[in-house]
Amino acid sequence: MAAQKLAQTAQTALLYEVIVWPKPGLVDPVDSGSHQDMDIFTFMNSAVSLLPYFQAAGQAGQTFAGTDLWELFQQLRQLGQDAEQTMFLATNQVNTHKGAIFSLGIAVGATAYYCQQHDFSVLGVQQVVRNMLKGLTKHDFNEQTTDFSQTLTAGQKQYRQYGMTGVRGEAEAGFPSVVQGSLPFLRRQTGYRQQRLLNTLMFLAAQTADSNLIKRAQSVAVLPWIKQQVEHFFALGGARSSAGQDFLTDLNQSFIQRNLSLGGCADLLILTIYFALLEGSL
Ligand SMILES: CC(C)(COP(=O)(O)OP(=O)(O)OC[C@H]1O[C@@H](n2cnc3c(N)ncnc32)[C@H](O)[C@@H]1O)[C@@H](O)C(=O)NCCC(=O)NCCS
Ligand SMILES: Nc1ncnc2c1ncn2[C@@H]1O[C@H](COP(=O)(O)OP(=O)(O)OP(=O)(O)O)[C@@H](O)[C@H]1O
Repeated sequence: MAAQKLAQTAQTALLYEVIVWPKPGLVDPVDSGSHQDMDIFTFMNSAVSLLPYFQAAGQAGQTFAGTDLWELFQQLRQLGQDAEQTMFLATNQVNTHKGAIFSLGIAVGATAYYCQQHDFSVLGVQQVVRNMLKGLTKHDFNEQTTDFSQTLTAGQKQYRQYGMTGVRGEAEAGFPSVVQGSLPFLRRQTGYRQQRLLNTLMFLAAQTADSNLIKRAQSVAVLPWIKQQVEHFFALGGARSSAGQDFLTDLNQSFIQRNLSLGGCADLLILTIYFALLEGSL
């Protein structure tokens, strides 16, 4: 599949995700959730700035001719680090899409590589991601090579404290929360796209050890709590019911009061949208 088409699909996924409302704690068109330093316009600036990055990630995958896919990942990671700078320039130094740059860049690169020889298939792309990222968590969390005198990121801290592998573990496993989880879930949803995507976000919230949520809650006890909230939401009928909509509006307020957010789940929703658009199920 052409790099241009993959890049446009990735960018569309960023824009679809941010327009979904009401998302607990996250930026949406109505409020900035628990993020005072950004709003929907910041996200639009960020999404617009990232198109050349996704094109470059697609081109890297489309032209990669080596045998060791770890080398392709090294290329993608360098492009991703440059894209982070592009994002910070576009957003006045606010982190809007750091996790999405990483996860979606990998997905675009892997899709383009897979489509050198095959028609698009989500499971085929997942296998490429797994082959490409073998050993990623071991590599990144290596005690010998990590400089612990530097400030640690939330992901690094949580690995040391709880052994949780966060976005790296999810990526290395080929994004199973999406490919075996939220994507099949989204395919089964009915109703407006807003409702289907809100339900999918909440599905992800119950499944994910989101390092952004844990960091802000300062405790892993937030994970069983959010799972209960999700169960309650679906028991009320989910986003297609007015009780479910009211529940989400209240949950957004309680997220804002506690300064909680679901940044990692938002990224996984973006990835779900990307695959759904490519396979034509959204
Ligand atoms: C791996 C990335 C995302 C950086 O991770 P970092 O440790 O800085 O952040 P952290 O782990 O706290 O999370 C980053 C983001 O991932 C997303 N996220 C959180 N949890 C999850 C999850 N379970 N699944 C998917 N995404 C998640 C969120 O958006 C979060 O903000 C990426 O930015 C990167 O590779 N940066 C360069 C780092 C680098 O070069 N390392 C070299 C080491 S040798
Ligand atoms: N609508 C949204 N879509 C995607 N991500 C969102 C949205 N709203 C908020 N975020 C996420 O919130 C995160 C920023 O939250 P926060 O300021 O807590 O993180 P940070 O300290 O900059 O970095 P880290 O995520 O590494 O902890 C970003 O990763 C951003 O992805």
